[in-house]
Amino acid sequence: MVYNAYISPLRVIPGPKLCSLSEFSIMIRRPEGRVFEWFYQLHHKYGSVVRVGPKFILFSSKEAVRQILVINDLPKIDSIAGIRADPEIATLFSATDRIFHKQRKRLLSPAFSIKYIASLEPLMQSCINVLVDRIKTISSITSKSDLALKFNENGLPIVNIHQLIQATSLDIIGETAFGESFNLVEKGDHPLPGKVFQELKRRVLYHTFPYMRPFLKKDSWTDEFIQKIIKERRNLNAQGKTREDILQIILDTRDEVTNEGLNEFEIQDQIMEFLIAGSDTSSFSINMALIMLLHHPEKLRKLINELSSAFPNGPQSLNHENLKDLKYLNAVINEILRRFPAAMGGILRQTNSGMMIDGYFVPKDTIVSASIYQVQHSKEIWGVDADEFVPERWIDGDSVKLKRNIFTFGAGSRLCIGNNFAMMEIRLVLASLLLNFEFEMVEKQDLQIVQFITPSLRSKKFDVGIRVRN
Ligand code: HEM
Repeated sequence: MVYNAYISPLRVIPGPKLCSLSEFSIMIRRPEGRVFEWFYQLHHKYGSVVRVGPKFILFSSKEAVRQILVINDLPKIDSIAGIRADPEIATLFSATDRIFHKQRKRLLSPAFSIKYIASLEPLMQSCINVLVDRIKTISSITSKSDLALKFNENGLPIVNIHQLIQATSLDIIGETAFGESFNLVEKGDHPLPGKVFQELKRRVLYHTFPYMRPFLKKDSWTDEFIQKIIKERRNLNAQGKTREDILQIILDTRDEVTNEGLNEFEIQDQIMEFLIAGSDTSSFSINMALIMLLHHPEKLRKLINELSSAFPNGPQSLNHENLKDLKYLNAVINEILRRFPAAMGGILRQTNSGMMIDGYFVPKDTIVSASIYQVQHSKEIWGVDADEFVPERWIDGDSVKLKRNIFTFGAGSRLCIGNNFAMMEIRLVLASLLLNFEFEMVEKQDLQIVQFITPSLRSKKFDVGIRVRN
């Protein structure tokens, strides 16, 4: 403690005094899911470099963020091993070893190439069609005798669109990665999301509080669920049949050099990782887009005009090939990704040698956080309206240049492998919803964001009045 507070080279970095002694201040804020908000306040108070733990520093200048993520391409923090299914066995997301990570990424990349992702469009569309049908069924109910439904002052049924979008993202990952939709939108009661959340929580507690380990028994439900899907696919393959999806690519993939594939445990673990990394992140972006558009009706109108002109034959003719180059749609999505990055609290790395970052000497094995939210809201970079929702900046400005200051999908060798997948999903879901339905805001809702690994609304709710668009 004395070393950390008075001798360590980090002692000269500004920050609350208590933070130089322990990470207690972070730990007590974790259960609320609002650590990121405290980090923002600290940057505001202490500037672009802040010490938040004895060996934990936040950096928010764009140069430091680029240095951490791209130029030095620093490794992930050692303690990430604690959230693996087996701390000894790494996955793509949790790998700390550079060579292992490179090999695994090379192995999985074919499942995420632009060409391959494009072939998943019919599978994504089938899940989105279920969503549209479900909302149409709800919106056709006009009788107030349906006690399960509430209606707004214009008589429109109110739906929790947040929950439906989250369910759709999970169904999409199920359909594309696992080979079968979980039918959450239709049924709403599949045990998988709850079991996955429970397992994640178990891993975090197991890692953070070693004395609780005897009480933190693993529930084998998710393992058995995924094993069953793999077994069924292998049986199908044995009959000479195959299915075009990510699971098939993961089963078939072979390392170019060693010709080895993944073993059963690795396949299972990797599929689980895609489920976690790929569902709440995309659905959060779609939800935030809807929330922002409903708060800015003139921008919503602009987007609907663009979509209606691009698809004069209505929503049935929607396709990604024609969607992907729509200027205003992309501007809206870019602006959402800028304003609401999934890694709200920053992207963590660990120094692998002593180095200078933003004018400070940072010793080996220090946790350094790239505060991407601050870069993406910097008034110097984005202007006085940095905190506003202004899709137009992506049309009026040089969007290629602006994108250099966006780190929502990470950067460097750890860039999100699912970014093309996510972009296609966000475009398709958003465009389908807007072309099929009209939404009316319900006033006075709790729209506070929380982050427990992935971000979401604290209330898990965004209620809207809904009507089919004519
Ligand atoms: C809007 C949606 C998404 C956002 C904002 C997002 C964000 C990110 C970020 C910031 C990272 C880097 C984390 C780090 O460097 O520590 C990352 C990595 C990753 N993401 Fe995504 N993600 C999204 C969607 C997806 C989807 C759809 C999938 C898979 C289907 C996915 C799978 C992964 C994986 C496997 C990694 C680890 C890559 C590596 O370490 O090489 N993500 N994501």
